Parts: sequence; C-alpha cells; structure tokens
Amino acid sequence: SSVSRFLPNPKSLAPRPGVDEGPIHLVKAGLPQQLADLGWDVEFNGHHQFEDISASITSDEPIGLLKNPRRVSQVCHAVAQTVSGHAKRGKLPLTLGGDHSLAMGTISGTLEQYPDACVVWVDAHADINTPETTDTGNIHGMPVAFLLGLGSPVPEFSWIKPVLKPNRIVYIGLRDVDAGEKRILKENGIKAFSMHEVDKYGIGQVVKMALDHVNPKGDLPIHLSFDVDALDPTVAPSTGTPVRGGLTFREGHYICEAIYETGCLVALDIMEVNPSLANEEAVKQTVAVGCSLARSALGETLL
Ligand SMILES: N[C@@H](CCCCC(O)O)C(=O)O
Ligand SMILES: [Mn+2]
Ligand SMILES: [Mn+2]
Ligand SMILES: [Mn+2]
Repeated sequence: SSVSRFLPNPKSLAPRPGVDEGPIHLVKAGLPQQLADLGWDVEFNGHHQFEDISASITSDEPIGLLKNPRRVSQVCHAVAQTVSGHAKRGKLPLTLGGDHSLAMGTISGTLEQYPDACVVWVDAHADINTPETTDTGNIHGMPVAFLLGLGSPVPEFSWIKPVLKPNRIVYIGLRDVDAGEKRILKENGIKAFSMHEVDKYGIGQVVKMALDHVNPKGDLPIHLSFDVDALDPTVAPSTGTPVRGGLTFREGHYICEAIYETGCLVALDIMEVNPSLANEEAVKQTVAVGCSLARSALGETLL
C-alpha cells in the first residue's frame, strides 16, 4: 500500500551532535525512490526540523538528570500526532531517525491507531531506564520506560499514555544493558533475546521465538523499532553508541525480512544513523545499511 515517511530532525536530541542529520542522508541516498521501486506509494512528509518547538523553548534546563527534556518531549509529541495521522489514513509510517528517543512519539502514534500493536525493539540497548535508574540523563536510553509508564511521572511527558504492556514488547540484539535496566526487564517479565541467544539459537529461531512470544496468534499489528547500533559496528559504524559483538549484516536483514513476511507490519523506525561520527566511507556504509534495512522490512526479497 503506501508508506508515508517523515524525517524527525530534532536538533540537540542527542548528546552527540549529528544524529539529526541522519535522516536526510538516507533520503539523499535515494530511499524514497528505492521504496517506490518496490511498489510503495511513497508520500514524503518532509524533513522536520521542529524550529517552532525549538524557538518556543527558551531554556530547557535538565529535569533531574534528564537532558533537553522539554524539547525532546514536545518533538516526540508532534511525532506521535504525525504518525497517528498517517496510520489513521491507512499508511505505514516509516520514521527515519534521528535519536531513538523519538520512538516515544512513533510508538505512541502507532498505539493510538492500533492499541493492541506489539513492538519488536532491535537494539544493542534496552532503552528502558527510568528517571531514577538513568546514569546519563540521555532520553534515548529511556523511551521504553516512558511507553510502559515505569518510573516516577515527569509532568512534561504526561502526554504519553502507558498503553504499551510488558508482554507486547520483545527485544532482539541486546548486549549493553545497564544494571537498573536488567532489574526492570526481570521485574516486568519482559522477553529479551540478547546476542547470547542469537549465538545459541541462530537468528531464524530467535525471530520465531520472539514473534511467538509477542504475537502468538500472528494477529497483532507489529511496530518494528530498529536502532542501527543493534548491528555490529563493523556493519554500521556511524552511530552514537556503538557496541562490539552485534548482529551481522544478514542477521539484521533477516529480522526485517521475517517481520515483513508476517504481513503484520504497521510502522517502522530506522534510528540512530549519525553521519557525523565517522569518515566518509563509514558514513556511506551506515547510510546504505539503513536504506537496505528499510527496504527489507518493506518487502525487498533476495529472490
Ligand atoms: N543505557 C545507556 C545507553 C542508551 C543508548 C540509547 C540508544 O539505544 O538509543 C543510557 O541510558 O544512556
Ligand atoms: Mn541517540
Ligand atoms: Mn536505541
Ligand atoms: Mn542502541
């Protein structure tokens, strides 16, 4: 059917500059045409800079440890409304990031239209710190906690309704989880397939077990939120928080291909491509892998 894409490009979302430039690199690499060539009716929703939000926030003092809290919250709220609007019109929102904190917006938007949607979170990190457990105050390490309504409420984020339930999210690719996050995953019984399970069972079995857990009858809409740092840094070097021992190029693409095959995909995020962190060759490689992951999740097959 049709995929509508927009490029949240919130300045200063990430402590490391440059992730806001990721989306436009993916577009300039030709992703819209690549998706049109797959048969999608691509509606390019523009390269969002959210200047209005940035202009309206004169000072964005940390709240506790949280950095840029007002800007992040308001941008994510705008993203939620945009994603919800596209989904309501029967489109498949593809969000190119950009900081993974944006998933508070994209997944809120999906859940508004598909309250029973499940989430496949592909990442080296769990991104489930609460305001109490975060060590860095970087909100890209917290989106899942906000979506689940965990931790003490932060008024600036009160627009996020805790619609997501712990049994409706599953992780693949974890290998850098903070102590507090490990506790939270256990306490909430959240299913997570780390790189250990990927090694042990192979990616095919891991994706099967992950989907059997989170979408047992294969009847729930799926929101795939893919942080490119789930891939090994030799595969996706230009990203903000690289961690060794990640998914191979093929393992990353297998996840996307298998989720497309379910026919349940309703929303897709390709996040954390940061073109300012590596040499030109490494940036090109990371942008190219972001584009090919999106194509695989949207129907490109090998045969
Ligand atoms: N757990 C770390 C690293 C988070 C990495 C975020 C990325 O996955 O989007 C933190 O809380 O700062
Ligand atoms: Mn980030
Ligand atoms: Mn992430
Ligand atoms: Mn990550």
